[in-house]
Amino acid sequence: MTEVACALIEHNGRVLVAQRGLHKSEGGLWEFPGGKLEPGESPEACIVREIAEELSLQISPYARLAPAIHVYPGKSIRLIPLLCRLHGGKLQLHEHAACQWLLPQELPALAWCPADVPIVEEYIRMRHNPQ
Ligand SMILES: Nc1nc2c([nH]c(=O)n2[C@@H]2O[C@H](COP(=O)(O)OP(=O)(O)OP(=O)(O)O)[C@@H](O)[C@H]2O)c(=O)[nH]1
Repeated sequence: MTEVACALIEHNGRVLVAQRGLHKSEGGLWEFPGGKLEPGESPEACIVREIAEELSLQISPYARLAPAIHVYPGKSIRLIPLLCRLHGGKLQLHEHAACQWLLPQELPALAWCPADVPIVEEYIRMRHNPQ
């Protein structure tokens, strides 16, 4: 099982979503940006590293949502979502085809990577019913 961390980066009530590069696996589908954990790496350390590499943004993760396990043809992933604050940087796309800042209610309209669907649902529930 491949462990993957993904970032829900929030800013001004919106969350950052990114479109996978067209020639990658799940190419053209939307995801929360992130990537695979390196050996011995925590999800928190992984997501800070990946978001700096992929988007030139500085973030700090502060909470985890429920992980989603998904079986793709030929691979299984455990996707670990992390809520993150944005601290700085100038957004640059080093790997993705596109990105956008969306309101929670705008998220369901996207063509998501299948593994992300339960995460999107949990996030929308959480933001509609804040503690
Ligand atoms: N970063 C990220 N990956 C996701 C999400 N949802 C999802 O199914 N994945 C999958 O998790 C894996 C993460 O891989 P990656 O982004 O680090 O690297 P990659 O494209 O080279 O992966 P690959 O070798 O499977 O093609 C991919 O198979 C990707 O499709 C998500 O929201 N964020």
